[in-house]
Amino acid sequence: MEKNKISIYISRSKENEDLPLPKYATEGSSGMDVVAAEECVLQPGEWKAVGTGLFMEIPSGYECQVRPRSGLALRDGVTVLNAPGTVDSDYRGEVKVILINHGKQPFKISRGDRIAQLVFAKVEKAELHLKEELTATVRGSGGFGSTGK
Ligand SMILES: O=c1ccn([C@H]2C[C@H](O)[C@@H](COP(=O)(O)OP(=O)(O)OP(=O)(O)O)O2)c(=O)[nH]1
Ligand SMILES: [Mg+2]
Repeated sequence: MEKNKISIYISRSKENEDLPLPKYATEGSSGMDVVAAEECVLQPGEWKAVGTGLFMEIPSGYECQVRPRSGLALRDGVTVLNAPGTVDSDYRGEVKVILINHGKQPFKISRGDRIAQLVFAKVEKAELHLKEELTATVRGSGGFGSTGK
């Protein structure tokens, strides 16, 4: 266990023991690249939840964000449909990556391909309090481009 690092317990089934575990590509990487545990082809416009073969035990107060890899997005138009995907700390099912092909060509995913990155992050919990009148601000209800281009 390293200092300044949270411990995440993971498990995987026997048939996926050959796959590399998610890892940081460089020392300064925010996300661990995660690989596909299955093979598939995404036709243009098609999306699919691609299995990673991984199950996680994330400490309470943390989450895992499933984020796209920019290389796939730029080169192939393939991204994470629900980015950033959320893996809750109490989820014990298989972590999946919902990939969509926005490109013009079919996109082949092979087992072991790095398809997304996992970013572990602290989560703040909030408590809601109903209130009749909210404080006034200069912005008020202006939004969605109200300040110009
Ligand atoms: O990219 C993702 C998003 C979600 N999940 C898993 C873990 C997460 O804890 C669970 C539920 O995800 P989310 O809350 O985003 O989906 P939901 O549609 O609200 O489903 P639920 O009603 O199960 O919470 O699905 C993934 O494996 N990958
Ligand atoms: Mg949910």
